[in-house]
Amino acid sequence: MNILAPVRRDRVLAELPQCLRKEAALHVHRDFNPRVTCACQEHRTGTVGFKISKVIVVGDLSVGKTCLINRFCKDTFDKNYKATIGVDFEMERFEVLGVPFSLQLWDTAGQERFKCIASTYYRGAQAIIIVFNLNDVASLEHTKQWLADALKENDPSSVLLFLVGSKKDLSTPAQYMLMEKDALKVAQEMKAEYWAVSSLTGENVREFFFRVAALTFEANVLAELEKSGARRIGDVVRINSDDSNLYLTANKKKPTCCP
Ligand SMILES: Nc1nc2c(ncn2[C@@H]2O[C@H](COP(=O)(O)OP(=O)(O)OP(=O)(O)O)[C@@H](O)[C@H]2O)c(=O)[nH]1
Ligand SMILES: [Mg+2]
Repeated sequence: MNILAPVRRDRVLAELPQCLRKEAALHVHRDFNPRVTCACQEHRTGTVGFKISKVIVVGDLSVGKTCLINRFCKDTFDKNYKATIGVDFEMERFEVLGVPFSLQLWDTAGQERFKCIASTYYRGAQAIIIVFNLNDVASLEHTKQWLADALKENDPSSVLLFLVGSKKDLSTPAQYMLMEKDALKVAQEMKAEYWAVSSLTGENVREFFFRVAALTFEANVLAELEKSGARRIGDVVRINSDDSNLYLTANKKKPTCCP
């Protein structure tokens, strides 16, 4: 029984979504890593299509974490503030290069009194989204602490980081430019990819989550390829007592596009 909802047509990614600013991007390649494209074409993505990748969203109270997730997952916006108590999560299913891929988006509480509950859910994240309010410089300053706390529970070498400025609709272009300068600096220090969004207007929200899905997918496939080492992912080991060689790989075809 498939307990997961089918992939929506508007969650299909055939190309790599581009970064917002080249100065603070996880990478600036135009296309998916060729090894990843090739593995997808040859159905050699191992367990990636069955796995659910955990993404945690952290940041000060009221910066707009819940609104950001709700804009993307439900296409709704609530102008009234309702604090998240502890944590909440949403599932999003994508299809990337023909492979099903699921993200579990964990919306955590920014309020100090709920922080200890929320932090128990940080573990096992493949991506960390640190949100700040583009109109509140203190919330940008606090992002380093949010990152440090989240990294205590995760492997800094394998987790993908995103620094997201929220409520872009509330700043004038001049105010925005000033804030962006500081935010790009922080993102570079953190080795995070920078984004600026508005959940009220929807500006960049879809682009941002598509980029998170694409880069998390790419990292997952590369990790699978790495793990498989010499043995090719997707090959079936067949054991047949009649064969003199007990270990035969089912797919003997030479790769068509891999180097
Ligand atoms: N104008 C504007 N307001 C926003 C935007 N995003 C969120 N808000 C408002 O900011 C307030 C807080 O938003 P939430 O999404 O609940 O904030 P949060 O970060 O989840 O807060 P906690 O759960 O307490 O950590 C609400 O009143 C939202 O309507 C935005 O893009 N533009
Ligand atoms: Mg919230």
